[in-house]
Amino acid sequence: MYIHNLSLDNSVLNNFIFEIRDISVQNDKMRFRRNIERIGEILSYEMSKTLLFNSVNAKTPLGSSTLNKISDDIVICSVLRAGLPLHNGVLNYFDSAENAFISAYRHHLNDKDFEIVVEYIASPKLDGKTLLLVDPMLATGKSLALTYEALLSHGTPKNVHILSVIGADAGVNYIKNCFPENTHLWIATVDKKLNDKGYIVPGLGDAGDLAYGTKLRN
Ligand SMILES: O=P(O)(O)OC[C@H]1O[C@H](OP(=O)(O)OP(=O)(O)O)[C@H](O)[C@@H]1O
Ligand SMILES: O=c1cc[nH]c(=O)[nH]1
Ligand SMILES: [Mg+2]
Repeated sequence: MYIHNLSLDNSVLNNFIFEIRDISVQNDKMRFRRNIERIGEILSYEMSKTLLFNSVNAKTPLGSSTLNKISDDIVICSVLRAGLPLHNGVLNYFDSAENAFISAYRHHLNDKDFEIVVEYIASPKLDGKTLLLVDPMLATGKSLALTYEALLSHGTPKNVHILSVIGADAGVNYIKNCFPENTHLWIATVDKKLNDKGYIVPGLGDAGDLAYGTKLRN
């Protein structure tokens, strides 16, 4: 797996990461969703440099210009529900992409232990396409691993790019063995720790709750 940790270089991305983490800003839900969306746009831009391009001719009112346009067939698949604002950001840049949605939630067995339940998939055929798997939080890595496994029932993509916002070292290491070797991970930043409830530390808290409000525990 190729890992691209975008915060290793300073850029405006750092400002958006500050705002989604900091408790003085992150509780403004509209701003939180928009910041996740903006990060999706930045991840998309960086990822787009590795796509396939072919040469096309653009006719301007004054002449013509030969340039390269993306030729990959892109499917954006987000993991419900926290993946939705990130999905919007990615879709802002790949306007003609197909879209897929998959659900994954933590079913709690007791205070500490949980299993991931994947219940809902709405996806086009994936054979030969470039799959962008989109989820802002990569904690234990189990949601991403299980959603990818479930998506394979809809075909085998040519390439997989995972787009995420905050990861934990453990989750990044875990997913390395669950995806094809040529998979790329584009991630805004990676933290060192997970707590005993599987939350990223320092992380940001619960991305789904910050974007959409609290939900009853499953
Ligand atoms: O790497 P993992 O340990 O699997 O955790 C990451 C998952 O947790 C979050 O979803 P959550 O289960 O909170 O659901 P939600 O989007 O409904 O809040 C997040 O969006 C990931 O899907
Ligand atoms: O830290 C975490 C882990 C899982 N899901 C979140 O929203 N945050
Ligand atoms: Mg959540």
